[in-house]
Amino acid sequence: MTLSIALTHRFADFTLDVAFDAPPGLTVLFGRSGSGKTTVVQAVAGLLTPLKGHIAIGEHTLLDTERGINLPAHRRRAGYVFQDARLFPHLTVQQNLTYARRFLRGRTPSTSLDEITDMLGIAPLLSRRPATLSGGEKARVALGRALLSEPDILLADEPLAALDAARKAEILPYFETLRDAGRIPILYVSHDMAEVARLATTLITLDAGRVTAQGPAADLLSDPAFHPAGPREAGALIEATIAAHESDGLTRLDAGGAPLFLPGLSQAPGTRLRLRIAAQDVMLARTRPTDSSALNILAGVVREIHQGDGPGAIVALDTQAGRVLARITKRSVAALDLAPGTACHAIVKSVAIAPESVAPGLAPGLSPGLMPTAKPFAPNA
Ligand SMILES: Nc1ncnc2c1ncn2[C@@H]1O[C@H](COP(=O)(O)OP(=O)(O)OP(=O)(O)O)[C@@H](O)[C@H]1O
Repeated sequence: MTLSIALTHRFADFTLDVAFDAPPGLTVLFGRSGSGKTTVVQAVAGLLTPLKGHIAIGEHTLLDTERGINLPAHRRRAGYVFQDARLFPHLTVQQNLTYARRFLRGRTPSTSLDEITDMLGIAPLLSRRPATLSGGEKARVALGRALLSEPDILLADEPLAALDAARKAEILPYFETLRDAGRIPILYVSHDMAEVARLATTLITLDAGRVTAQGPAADLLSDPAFHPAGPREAGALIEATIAAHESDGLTRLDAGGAPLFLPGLSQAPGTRLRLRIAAQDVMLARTRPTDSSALNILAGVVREIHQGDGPGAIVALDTQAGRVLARITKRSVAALDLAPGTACHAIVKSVAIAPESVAPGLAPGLSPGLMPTAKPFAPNA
């Protein structure tokens, strides 16, 4: 099912005017502080009534201001996960979780408490109170509570923003599992590009209350002119499969037939991965270097060059492994005489691809299915 949103709203100093679809999978709403992300999510949840708008999940209309339809929040079947977990402090974890069941309102649950607690690894916490939980544990309980209400859509408003990198890495796999189960659309607010690269199937960027870009995340991220968080954050996604773990500790990947070497990963050969290669970690050379320390050299053809306002440029190169972006200087563009159609090589150091840039590959077609148990995905150090 697709979540369709068209909204107009006004605060004293701010106007929101957006229209976009969140198809099955995980849609990230990305934008700087004050761009209107939370306002959109609150309107979907029914916590804010916009001046004008239409919101539907498939054929199920939640809001249609022209027709006078405005379902109250408790009838919208939206699971909501906030940045601060917002658990009831006086209830145990189990009581916090079972509280969510009251939102079923007579519907027969399709997932059991055991399934959800197993999936999120929170069964050992059931008798604890929120004050005794770590931030990551609280986040998992909050996610479990949202899922136990059997929502038609999951709304996550910067659910990891309060967590440190280690706790984030602990929670991300659960969102990946939910995304790949494909049961419900997930609308996920973030202003962190690494999170976008790992999680998003669809990306919507907001600026000053307007949609500035929308589309499949992999397509937008491979566009050299698209870097809403600045050129330092540009980087394309490529799909690869683990081919072998080699005796010197490196893992060899197969990326569209091209070999890629990374510091040892823990997953078995055959595992599909989604890698983000940061544009600033890619060098370009017209001839294939034979005496360079970098292990990853991808032959390709320049597709597009985006000249920035400053001295930098982002070059999009189509390689056998997929689209790669390189952030280089305009001076280097001129020195190498680069133009669309020029053959050249992308050079990427193995160690430049950070563990947090390596994620499990997307499930094919994001087909609906039972929620598999999440296996936290931890590349070796
Ligand atoms: N109740 C309100 N009354 C007046 N202005 C508001 C209200 N709620 C939000 N705003 C304004 O609307 C704009 C968008 O706010 P919103 O919280 O949606 O942004 P955001 O993108 O989620 O930001 P952040 O990333 O900081 O959470 C901001 O300028 C904010 O000050």
